[in-house]
Amino acid sequence: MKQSKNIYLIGPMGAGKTTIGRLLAKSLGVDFVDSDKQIEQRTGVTIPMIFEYEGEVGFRRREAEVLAELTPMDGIVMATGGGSILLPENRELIRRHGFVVYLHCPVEKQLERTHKDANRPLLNTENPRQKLLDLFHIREPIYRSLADFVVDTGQSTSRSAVRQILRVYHRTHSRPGKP
Ligand SMILES: Nc1ncnc2c1ncn2[C@@H]1O[C@H](COP(=O)(O)OP(=O)(O)O)[C@@H](O)[C@H]1O
Ligand SMILES: O=C(O)C1=C[C@@H](OP(=O)(O)O)[C@@H](O)[C@H](O)C1
Ligand SMILES: [Mg+2]
Repeated sequence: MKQSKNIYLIGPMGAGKTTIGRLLAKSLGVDFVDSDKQIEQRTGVTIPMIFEYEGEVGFRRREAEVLAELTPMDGIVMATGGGSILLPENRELIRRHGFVVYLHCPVEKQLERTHKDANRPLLNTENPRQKLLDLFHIREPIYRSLADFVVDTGQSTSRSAVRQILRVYHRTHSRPGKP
């Protein structure tokens, strides 16, 4: 049985990582960390501004720093950014230190949930649907390969997703940080 200190939520933009992560941490009574929020707090600027000034490469470097720095915290729930799994060092870290939940979500739902939000620079394009499809093809096999558990958030409410995660998590763990 894998004993993990942290819970990592992975999956594409709009799958609900931030929303479900916050609820899940509250249910467990542990700290919640949102990777994007951390980056914004540390830099004092928005995610789109980081993409504009440092490019995606700069953003990925900052994302990797946050993951590496916060992982030693015992027993947190972390909502990662959708592309955090692209760097091998992040994949290694997530696998080694966490119970990993992949929030799966169909592209149409992702679009519905993200279209009003200008805070995702990768979707600031003429054809966000095609962009999400392209990202899905590259990233979906990686999400699956890392996941201890998969939840389809396209069909379920945030609360139902949290219940499903807690059921599986409690079957295999005492609580985050307490092996
Ligand atoms: N079943 C659901 N699960 C998670 N989020 C949902 C759900 N239904 C609607 N949403 C909404 O989708 C939007 C995007 O969610 P967010 O948590 O920011 O996703 P992510 O962090 O994966 O990009 C939020 O406004 C959230 O309230
Ligand atoms: O998929 C991606 O590459 C990204 C997802 C975003 O986070 P969410 O998945 O929380 O939207 C954010 O990290 C950034 O805009 C890049
Ligand atoms: Mg998020």
